[in-house]
Amino acid sequence: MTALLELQGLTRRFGGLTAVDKVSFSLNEGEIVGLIGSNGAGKTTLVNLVTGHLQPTAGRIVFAGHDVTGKAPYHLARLGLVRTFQVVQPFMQLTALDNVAAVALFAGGAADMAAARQVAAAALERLGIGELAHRLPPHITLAQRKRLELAKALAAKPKLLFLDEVNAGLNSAEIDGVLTMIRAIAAEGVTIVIIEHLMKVVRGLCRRLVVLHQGALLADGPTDDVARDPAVIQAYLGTRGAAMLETRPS
Ligand SMILES: Nc1ncnc2c1ncn2[C@@H]1O[C@H](COP(=O)(O)OP(=O)(O)OP(=O)(O)O)[C@@H](O)[C@H]1O
Repeated sequence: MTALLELQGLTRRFGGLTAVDKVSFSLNEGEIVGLIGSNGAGKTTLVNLVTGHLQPTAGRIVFAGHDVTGKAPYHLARLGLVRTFQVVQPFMQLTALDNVAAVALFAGGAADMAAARQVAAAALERLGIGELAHRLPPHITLAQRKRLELAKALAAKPKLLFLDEVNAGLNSAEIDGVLTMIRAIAAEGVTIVIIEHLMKVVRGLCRRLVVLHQGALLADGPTDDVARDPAVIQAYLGTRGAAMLETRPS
């Protein structure tokens, strides 16, 4: 099977700091993969590189068989490589509908604004926030804004979607709602990479985990195996935490 995405030795340095260090892995169509790692591990930088928001210092990104290294975000979005942002930043002066329509127009291939608004209305309905279409973002709750962010991602017609901490700041019921939406998006054949700190979310969604530690790939494999990997536990909790886990009575 040809990989949908292939990263080859992807590297990004900021001055003396190597934020992403020779990372190589591939994603197959239809996977839901968790990208995890402690704070500062390089997750967001990796997503920024793959989606064109940062230029790599070295390495190659191959998407659907094409070398897309260094391409601009709008170019990649049109190919179907789409992301959400950790801090959601809608256009505050545009209604929810027009926030989504703007994406449909510029990234989703909609022919004109009328067509873009149709796509946007369908995406809002799909995410269960159809009634918010004419509301401005300042009058929308955080949980609804997260759904708005997912609606924008859908309007770009993604093939591969990176979700950057879409559950941050949500309560348990709101998280369950977002998880249902993510499963529904995946069921339509969209490949998903989810950056997430909550193990409940990762375990509930992902069969495969990719772990970064200090910029480098630490582990890549089935979720249960990776979650039990002592090196992963140590990277998350530090030596003392890992030792405590090892000595805990079973
Ligand atoms: N624009 C930048 N300039 C300088 N250093 C940066 C820049 N962006 C990220 N870094 C550094 O690169 C490293 C990786 O950061 P990154 O945000 O990718 O980690 P992360 O795994 O997403 O962390 P978190 O879980 O806290 O969001 C960190 O040490 C960070 O301080």
